[in-house]
Amino acid sequence: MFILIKNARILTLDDSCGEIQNGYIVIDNEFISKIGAGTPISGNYDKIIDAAGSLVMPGLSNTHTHLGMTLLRGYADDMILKDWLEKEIWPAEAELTAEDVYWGSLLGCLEMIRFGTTAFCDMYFFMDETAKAVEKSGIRGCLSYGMIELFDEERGNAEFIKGERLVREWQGKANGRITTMYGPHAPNTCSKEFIAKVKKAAERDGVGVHIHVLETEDELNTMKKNYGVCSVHHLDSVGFWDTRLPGSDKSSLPILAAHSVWMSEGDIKIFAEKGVTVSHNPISNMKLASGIAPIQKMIQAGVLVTLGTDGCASNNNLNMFEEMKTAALLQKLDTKDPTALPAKTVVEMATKNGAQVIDKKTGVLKPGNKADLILIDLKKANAIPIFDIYSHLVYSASGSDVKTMIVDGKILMEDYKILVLDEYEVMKNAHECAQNLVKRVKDKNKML
Ligand SMILES: O=c1[nH]cnc2c1ncn2[C@@H]1O[C@H](CO)[C@@H](O)[C@H]1O
Ligand SMILES: [Zn+2]
Repeated sequence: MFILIKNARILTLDDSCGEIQNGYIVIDNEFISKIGAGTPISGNYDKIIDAAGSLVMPGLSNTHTHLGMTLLRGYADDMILKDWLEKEIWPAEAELTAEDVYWGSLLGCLEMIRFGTTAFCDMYFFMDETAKAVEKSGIRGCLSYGMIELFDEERGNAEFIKGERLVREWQGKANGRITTMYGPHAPNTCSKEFIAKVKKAAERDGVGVHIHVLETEDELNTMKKNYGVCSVHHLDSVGFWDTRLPGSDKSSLPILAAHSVWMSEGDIKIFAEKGVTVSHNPISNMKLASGIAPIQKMIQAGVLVTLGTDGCASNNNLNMFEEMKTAALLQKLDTKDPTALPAKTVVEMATKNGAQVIDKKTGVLKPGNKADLILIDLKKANAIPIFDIYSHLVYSASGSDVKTMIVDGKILMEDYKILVLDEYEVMKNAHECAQNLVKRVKDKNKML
């Protein structure tokens, strides 16, 4: 497809170009071939999108999700993380089927398209199903199988094989829209020996690693009690944060640390030195009362910080606009400094920073990059007036202002109409799967 977007206000996120008040973008198959001010010379376009009254910007990147969990939206609220996981979520997940994860993932993809998220990093089970959902929905996904070893070598071996198989079967599929990572669940659910083995496999296969780190104070205390050091230092002792291709620069293989709430100055220094990327999940951290991640300090220390929603059971949606606003407000309140985490920084976290761990050719609109972009409706009451576009995006815009989405040069939603999925079918099947799942869990509980 050869697409022209014209009459657009463009936020490129490219430092050398910035904002274009009235311009155009030419898309040639999956790539952006031209961006400029004014009107382009005519061409043989298959499709012309008139973007008058809209903002064109890179799509958002959600760097920490558990998409199959979308079916558990609102399943167990208002609990502390340990009880929430052990008493409610894990027993429900034990009843999940591949079909559940397929429809849950597709529902998640649908919601992300509606709310402007073009790419995400996921960690879950039945990942073939999530991969199929990504393939079908047209968005970009960096997938990992969540390996929960529980300090049991036999279980660890079986989990490792599943993690490895996902990487081998799906890396680079769907024209490169699907990439993979290894996903050891967390330092308090996987042994350091297991994580060291994962590091080696990631280096061998040339893929990154996605892991939960220091999400709760309970994790910090347990690690200190069991090993005398926190999770970051514990894994540093096996060189985990230094996972990279031999001879290449420190960020050659992304290590994606979700949450990273209970970080000390020393931990932050390790992340900065080793090039670890943080996925900040403020809403999940607030909802589970896990704590407030020291994002301002991490950014000042040079850590690459991205944004994620976490799963739908702890958020309870996949709306990155809510995540952006919450991230900004929470840092200001925590540091008692309203200049902390300004709007532009937050938009960068949700776009170009996230793109660094998913696909470096996305996240910024410029020729040669992939055409992953969204159109935001500015003909809305909440968009008048706009003095600063970053301020609008973080503090006033909402996910439902996203009207059009293009990923990999393909139009997934146009003028609020989803083109790639039968929206009604996805919602109906996901709803049925959720109802049946809850019924199975209830029946099982009765038998116990
Ligand atoms: O916030 C969280 N902290 C820890 N684990 C989580 C969180 N959200 C979801 N999971 C769990 O991580 C596994 C992924 O494969 C799943 O068991 C999921 O329920
Ligand atoms: Zn998580």
